[in-house]
Amino acid sequence: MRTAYTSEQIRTAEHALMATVAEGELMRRAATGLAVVCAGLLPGVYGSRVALLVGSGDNGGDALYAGARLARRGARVEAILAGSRTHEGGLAALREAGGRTVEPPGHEVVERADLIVDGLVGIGGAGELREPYRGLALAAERAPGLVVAVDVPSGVDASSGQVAGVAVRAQLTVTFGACKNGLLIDPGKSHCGRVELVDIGLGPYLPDPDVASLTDEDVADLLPTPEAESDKYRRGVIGIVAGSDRFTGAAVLSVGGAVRAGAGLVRFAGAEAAARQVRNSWPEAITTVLDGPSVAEVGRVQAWVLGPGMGTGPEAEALARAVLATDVPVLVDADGLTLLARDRSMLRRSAPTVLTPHAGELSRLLEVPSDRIEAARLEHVRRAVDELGTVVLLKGSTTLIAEEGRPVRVNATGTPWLATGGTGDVLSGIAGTLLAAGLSGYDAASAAAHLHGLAAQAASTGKSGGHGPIAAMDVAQTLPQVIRSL
Ligand SMILES: NC(=O)C1=CN([C@@H]2O[C@H](COP(=O)(O)OP(=O)(O)OC[C@H]3O[C@@H](n4cnc5c(N)ncnc54)[C@H](O)[C@@H]3O)[C@@H](O)[C@H]2O)[C@@H](O)CC1
Ligand SMILES: [K+]
Repeated sequence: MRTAYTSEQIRTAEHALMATVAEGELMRRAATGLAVVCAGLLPGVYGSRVALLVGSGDNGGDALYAGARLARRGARVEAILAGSRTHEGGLAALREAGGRTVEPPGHEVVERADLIVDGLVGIGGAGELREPYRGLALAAERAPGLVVAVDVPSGVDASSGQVAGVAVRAQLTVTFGACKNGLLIDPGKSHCGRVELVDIGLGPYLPDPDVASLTDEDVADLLPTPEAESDKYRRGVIGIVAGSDRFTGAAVLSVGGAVRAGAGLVRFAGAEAAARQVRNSWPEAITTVLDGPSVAEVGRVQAWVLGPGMGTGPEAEALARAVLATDVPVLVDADGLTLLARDRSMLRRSAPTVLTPHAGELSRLLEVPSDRIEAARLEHVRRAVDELGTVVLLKGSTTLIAEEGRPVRVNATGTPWLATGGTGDVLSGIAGTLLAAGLSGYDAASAAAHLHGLAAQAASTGKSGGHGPIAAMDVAQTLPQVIRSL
């Protein structure tokens, strides 16, 4: 499990650790780690040009001490002192090592640097970057040199990943003590480049994480493996209500996700045209053509998937009510979410419910514009859990999975090639399968997102390591291979 924390949590842990070590020791550890990483990025330290963007706080102090180390190894280090004040110890160390200081704006220094070290703000940053920081962040983005962010790219909110205005775009972020939420969640994540963690001894002082991310090993541990005495019922029977006479593809893809994720049995229920397509594509599934708003004739299932392509008319609504009235876990996706947005009282039920919206669907459920959700994903996935009382998986550039009282899980797998029609339907089938197998909604949703992303990565990667387009069905078809190699 990878873990991440808010700025507040990091500060509290740092205070506790600081009380046990000599003054300045933590900054020494941080700056040493930073200097080692920076040196490793340069073809040679001696003679290389390094620009330090130095803010008024300790983030600037880290940059100055690291710059002093590089200067002692022969780098030509120039520090742009952008803050109203400057870390005194760091400044003295840099000067003593032969580094030069420059008054802002200093853009020409940024322009000619091989390496730009962003020490404007770290976990103490709040709100939009002010001048001259903002201009320096933009100059760094235009400049040809490599950009290394100290602790957090300046302008990225460390606790949430939100970016108000401009933020530094780094190729590498060197973070201290523990990972911050903002390095894992977009838009912040997309500003970080690669993230390297420098250990400063914070581990024993860290609380329960605010955010966590499953690894392959975690997911392998969560996945059920059939035993000798398992039959299809024990492995999990999933019911899928999806598709319509007009839309049949979503049904085929959702069933495909379930079949290929290892469901013991898939029972599909829907309109005639959708059932026919499902039978043609997946003879493994048992199909029932529904002629009314009841799922009683479908047979026992251990979990339902409700929604992909089912439509939003009165018949679909009645069917959604029938599925949600059952006493087994239900995963609601796509059209099912649109129906729920019209009448949230359908969520009052005894068994667990998992919702899998993208920002647009969540926007209808919460009545918040979807661009605000995209900009503040962590805040809104939590709000959704609060207001709706379910497990919520918010899809998007970073998929988040939230449940009351647990760390928000950030999905760490996937590829931009996954942003294509029908992949969400496949995800619903995978997550529903894991729900039917007995995983909690939180675990089922997070493990499904992980597998879905891995399958997409594998499907889009060629033998020579290049990447290319995928179709949703490729994701489903690649699942067994991905599960085998976990
Ligand atoms: N506390 C510790 O024990 C350690 C802290 N370390 C470093 O210290 C950093 C935190 O230092 P600080 O608490 O001094 O805070 P920061 O250096 O992150 O930033 C605070 C300063 O930035 C200014 N500022 C905040 N938002 C701004 C904005 N939007 N535009 C312009 N200026 C803005 C504030 O007025 C304040 O002067 C960490 O990120 C890390 O780099 C490391 O040295 C490791 C040890
Ligand atoms: K920074």
